[in-house]
Amino acid sequence: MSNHNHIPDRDDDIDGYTKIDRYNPELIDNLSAHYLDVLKQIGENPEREGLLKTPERIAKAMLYLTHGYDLNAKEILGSAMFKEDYSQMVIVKDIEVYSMCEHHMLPFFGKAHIAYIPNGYVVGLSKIPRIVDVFARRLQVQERLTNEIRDCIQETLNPIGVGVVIECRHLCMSMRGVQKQNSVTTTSAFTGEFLKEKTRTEFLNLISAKLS
Ligand SMILES: Nc1nc2c(ncn2[C@@H]2O[C@H](COP(=O)(O)OP(=O)(O)OP(=O)(O)O)[C@@H](O)[C@H]2O)c(=O)[nH]1
Ligand SMILES: [Zn+2]
Repeated sequence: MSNHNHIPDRDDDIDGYTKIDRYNPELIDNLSAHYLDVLKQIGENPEREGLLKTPERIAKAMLYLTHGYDLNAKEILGSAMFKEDYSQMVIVKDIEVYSMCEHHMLPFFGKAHIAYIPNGYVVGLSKIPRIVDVFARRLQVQERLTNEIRDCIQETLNPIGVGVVIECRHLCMSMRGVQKQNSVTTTSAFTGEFLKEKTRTEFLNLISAKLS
């Protein structure tokens, strides 16, 4: 498949970048067998009607939720770089993030705000949310997710600077464990010009500004 604009609407649907191997039937069968066992071990009856297809559904969902392992962020970003004489800050904000913490395999989710200052090249705007997904759709900690996005943009586009801010709620902190329902974790990572206070302040002001 080569339609890069296609958004998968099912777990086993393949977008233009995901390797078809990820959803191969043998892997789905293997994973399903493990999840069948998990259902038994947690005290469920996998034979009851509502659970008959559940092991396979979980297998497909997990493969989807971790499909970032099959994607190459630098390749995606590098596939849409355009020479352009624009030297102000470019910001893509409020990008939805869905990831899973590597400690509990529970979701964390929220928003990413990403900026860069071009150095002769701009990148196709959609590629920025795409690389967020490449790194988010795997087992993560929020700090590493933030740094990986920053490094990918810096190393591929070579801009004058990159700024990344991510704000997320972690289900492992709300539905279990410390059970704090409203805490939000903010992480940030910067390079180049964004290490200077003036640029960083402009970025932070622009991402907190509301569209009227
Ligand atoms: N730094 C960081 N920590 C995370 C992230 N996601 C989850 N954690 C934390 O990982 C830690 C794992 O700590 P442990 O003490 O080994 O695990 P636990 O016994 O389940 O801890 P509690 O969650 O406090 O019940 C917890 O403090 C989680 O809040 C993340 O993205 N970044
Ligand atoms: Zn966790």
